[in-house]
Amino acid sequence: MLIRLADVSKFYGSKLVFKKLSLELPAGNVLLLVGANGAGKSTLLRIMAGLSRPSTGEVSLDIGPEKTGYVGHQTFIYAKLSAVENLRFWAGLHGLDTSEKAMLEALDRVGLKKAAFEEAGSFSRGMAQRLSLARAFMTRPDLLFLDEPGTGLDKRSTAVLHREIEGARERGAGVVWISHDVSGDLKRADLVFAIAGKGCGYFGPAADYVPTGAVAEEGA
Ligand SMILES: Nc1ncnc2c1ncn2[C@@H]1O[C@H](COP(=O)(O)OP(=O)(O)OP(=O)(O)O)[C@@H](O)[C@H]1O
Repeated sequence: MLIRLADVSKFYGSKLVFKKLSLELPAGNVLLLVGANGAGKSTLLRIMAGLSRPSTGEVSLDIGPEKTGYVGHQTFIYAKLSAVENLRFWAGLHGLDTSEKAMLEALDRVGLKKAAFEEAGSFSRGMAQRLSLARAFMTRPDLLFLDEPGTGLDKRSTAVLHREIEGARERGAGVVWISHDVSGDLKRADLVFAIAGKGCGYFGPAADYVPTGAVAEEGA
């Protein structure tokens, strides 16, 4: 198992988001995290990624936190640095090859080679998102957390994203993924965890998951 959650609950103040969620993710599996708007998907992902604490319950990782990667709504890109400089900074932090060739290869994989030397602050949302993805994938994490990484991506970049997710799975990494296109991405997942009614609505094989189609706001 890469990660294990046991009876994880989360309150914001006195507001309960979800209670007693338990799951396990084996290596080489892509898990789709689903639920209605406001069900707590991003909150759960942040707890799994160690960015937020559960109110009660346990999260255990079987790998070092440095072996995980996270792509969230904020891109954490340095606006004054070029795409190459952004990646080089990240690569340096992780002890990776910082040569220009390596940076250009990473940017080429997400279709950003032409913009390699432009200031990242001038990038469109989709370009910034692709730079974030290049950064997350370049460390080859064993466990990757993705919060709607496809938002703002064009068709070609979406294909790149799907290829990278598949590549991560093939090398035995785990992926926990909140997708904005659940019905389209079910076929790319091995497992589904659904948050429903502030609890677990489903946890099992993606092939057996029946989407509810519910988009109603949870609770409030
Ligand atoms: N930092 C916070 N402080 C207080 N309440 C929060 C905080 N973050 C999220 N919430 C609330 O917790 C609930 C769950 O939010 P979360 O973003 O995790 O849901 P989600 O399923 O990812 O939603 P969406 O599909 O809309 O992105 C929502 O009611 C949200 O308003």
